[in-house]
Amino acid sequence: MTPPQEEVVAPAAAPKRPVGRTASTRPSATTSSPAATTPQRGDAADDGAHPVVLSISGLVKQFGDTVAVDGVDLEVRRGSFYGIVGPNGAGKTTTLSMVTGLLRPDAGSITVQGVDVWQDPAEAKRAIGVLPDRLRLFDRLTGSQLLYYSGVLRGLDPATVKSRTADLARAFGLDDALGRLVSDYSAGMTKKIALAAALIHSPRLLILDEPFESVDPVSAANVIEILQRYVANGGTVVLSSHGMDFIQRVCDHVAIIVQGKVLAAGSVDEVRGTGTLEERFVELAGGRKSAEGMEWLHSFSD
Ligand SMILES: Nc1ncnc2c1ncn2[C@@H]1O[C@H](COP(=O)(O)OP(=O)(O)OP(=O)(O)O)[C@@H](O)[C@H]1O
Repeated sequence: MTPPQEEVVAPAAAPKRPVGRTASTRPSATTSSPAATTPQRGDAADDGAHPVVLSISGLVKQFGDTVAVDGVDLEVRRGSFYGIVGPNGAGKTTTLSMVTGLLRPDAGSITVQGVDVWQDPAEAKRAIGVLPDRLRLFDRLTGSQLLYYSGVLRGLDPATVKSRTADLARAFGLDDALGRLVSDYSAGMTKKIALAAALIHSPRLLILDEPFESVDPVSAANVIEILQRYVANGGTVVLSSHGMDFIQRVCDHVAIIVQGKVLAAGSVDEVRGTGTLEERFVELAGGRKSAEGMEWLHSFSD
């Protein structure tokens, strides 16, 4: 992917209010392809216990001749663990970059808790914690300095930042690394410190682009448990991933994006139907490619 073009930093944190987990997220009722046969849940749009936290409508983004995002509609309700999947180049990162205010859409609208991300970015971003795909961190800071900066920038007082930093470092297994420069971290450690920075202000909505890439299985399990508890207490997670097993196991809702369009969206069970999510994904993404014509690879250069 290509790095986002525009960046804005949110100034303050939203208070956390514990609310029970829902199974009633209603993603886009209309999808932008004939392949969108997935039934949608019929829960009311004004479900008071689980209001819509994120609403995406008619989102479009084009880069030259490439239509990266082609009319995406999605709704995510409070307490959802929402997975976004799609083949390489499908438009996931472009969509999430527009949702988080990092990339300006060509058309469409995005609201977070009813606030338009592009009309009132500062207000919308108070509610969002972001793990961007291409990490742009201040990596000449130590881990501890980065978390301090992230927390104070979000309006937390230093004592709160200090205590949350200790909690996050313990949870992510970064205690021993906090005093080292982030530029010296491994890929997985960098991902984890960036995730910690996204969490520190206890946002209402977490947008995580491929959060488990390069993260070891034990750390991933810890992070998943943290996210599950966050969701169980009223937080909302939207993440992109290529891990179908993970999405099927952990997420309650999923959208499959192919060539910039949502081809299926709904609860994981609705989308996968009678097969696995991976089978549904392969079906919608156009099936496997043939390895024929690659015989030269077995000729070996020596
Ligand atoms: N800044 C940019 N300039 C030109 N083309 C871009 C830019 N950003 C993304 N694209 C193109 O838009 C399309 C969607 O890219 P995007 O990064 O959103 O896909 P993705 O679903 O996140 O892919 P992956 O799973 O590989 O990360 C691709 O064709 C990509 O080349």
